[in-house]
Parts: sequence; C-alpha cells; structure tokens
Amino acid sequence: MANNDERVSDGPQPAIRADGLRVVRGGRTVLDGLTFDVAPGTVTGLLGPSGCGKSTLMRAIVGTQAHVTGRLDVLGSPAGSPSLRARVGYVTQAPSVYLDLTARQNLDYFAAVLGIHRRDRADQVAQALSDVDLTSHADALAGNLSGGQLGRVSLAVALLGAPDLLVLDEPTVGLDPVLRRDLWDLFHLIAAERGATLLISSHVMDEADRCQRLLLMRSGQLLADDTPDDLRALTDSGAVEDAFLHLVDLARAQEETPA
Ligand SMILES: Nc1ncnc2c1ncn2[C@@H]1O[C@H](COP(=O)(O)OP(=O)(O)OP(=O)(O)O)[C@@H](O)[C@H]1O
Repeated sequence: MANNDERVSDGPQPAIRADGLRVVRGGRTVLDGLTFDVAPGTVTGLLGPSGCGKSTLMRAIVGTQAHVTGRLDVLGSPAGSPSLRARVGYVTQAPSVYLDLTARQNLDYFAAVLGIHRRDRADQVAQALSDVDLTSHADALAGNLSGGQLGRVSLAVALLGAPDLLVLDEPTVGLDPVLRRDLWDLFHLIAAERGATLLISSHVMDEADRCQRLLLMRSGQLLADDTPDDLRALTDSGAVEDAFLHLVDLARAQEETPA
C-alpha cells in the first residue's frame, strides 16, 4: 500500500487511518476512495444502510479483505500485518463459535490459538466471560445458548488478550433493548478503562447516539465523519437518522447535477 503522509496529525496517532481506500469485489467497486481517521480510545459507530460496504470496510481493517488499494494503517502498521493479530479483536455478524463445546471451552480454545500462556488462560477466560455477563452460562454447550448469548460468546472471544482495537460487525442486531443497552455500556467501559478503540457497525440509526463519533456510509462512500451532536447541528436535524437522510438527499442532488 502506498504511504502518504499528507495529513499532519497534531494529536495522538490514529487507531485507524484510511486514505483513498478502495475495494473491488466481483468486479464492482464496493469501497470508493474512503479517507478518514479513527481516534484512539473512542467508540466510533460505522453506520449506513444494508449493502453500503460496512462489513467490507471492517474486513479490510482486520486484514481479511482481498483487492484493497490505497492506504490503510491500523495501530500504526499496515492493515493485516502479522504484528496486529493479537492487538485487534474482530466479531463477525455470524457467531463463529463451536456449537459442540461449552462457552468456556470455546474461549479456552481461542485463548490457546492466540498464544495466551496456559498459566494465564483460566483467569483471562473467566474475565472475558464475566465482561459479557455469561459466567452463569460458562459451562453450557454453545449449541444450547440463545442467539444473543452466542453473540456474547463471540464478543468474549474478541476480548481475550485485551486487544487495543475491537472491530464489531453489528454486535447488537436482534438483541432485546436491555441487552443492547448493557452491551453499549460494556463497549464504553472497555474504551474508558482499557483505552481500547472500538469500531462498531450498525444499520440502526438510533444506536448512533451511543457513539462518540460516527462514520456515515452510503454506496461505498463516506457521507460524514463527525460527532452525533455536530452532525445534527450541521444538518439542522433533530435525530441522526434525519441528518443521514438529509446528507443522502444532498449527495443524490449532486449526482444528478450535470458536470
Ligand atoms: N463476494 C462478493 N462479490 C461481489 N460483491 C460483493 C461480494 N460480497 C459483497 N458484495 C457487495 O459489496 C457491497 C458491500 O457489502 P457489505 O457486506 O460490505 O455491506 P454491509 O454494509 O456490511 O451490508 P449489511 O449491513 O447488509 O451487512 C454490497 O453491495 C454487496 O452486494
């Protein structure tokens, strides 16, 4: 990837820096020249309608997406660098756990894969289970857990080893309001107590106000990179959803204006 230091940062090094990021899938440009920074220690929401490219961007950030061009640095190294493996936690939309193992056995297995020393493993597994409030179900077979509980096992896996960056693809989809609120509280706790950076995708705009910053996407492009308050003020809107719709209308009008 090209290195290009045109933007001079006067703050701490961004947790994620994208510059002219482009991804082509199946011959289609699905990310079209994204440029943005994610500040360290923040909870940033990645919002946009289904199919706009959120998962593709997350895959690029964690280094599992092919055909990525432009610049994409994560925690100071090019995305996908081997040194980032233990520093980045990633939860996909589909829970990736073994259904024939218990929650604890799943975590123990992934802790071993991550290289967490045998002597520290039991403590770290217990901590991760407690973080996601699953201690009481630790020894239940994953196959017998509810969808929401399974999602929390995946999240616990991502928390193992205390990663500096957590990339969570729609972690609250399908959860009841109480669980959603508890998870968002947990995300903010992780950022505040550990200084970790969280990038969390959602297509539900009412989750926007739970984020410190927002990346709003549409059709592979970035519509806005702002705080929820500034976004509302900028577009004179009462809700982030209205601000998003306002920006979509503006983008459409620009597309329709003859050059
Ligand atoms: N293997 C593929 N080949 C070609 N196009 C693909 C492929 N996978 C995804 N796409 C397209 O890339 C675009 C972005 O998909 P992506 O999964 O990143 O969107 P998303 O915003 O995460 O959607 P959702 O919220 O529904 O998960 C979509 O238009 C999708 O159809």
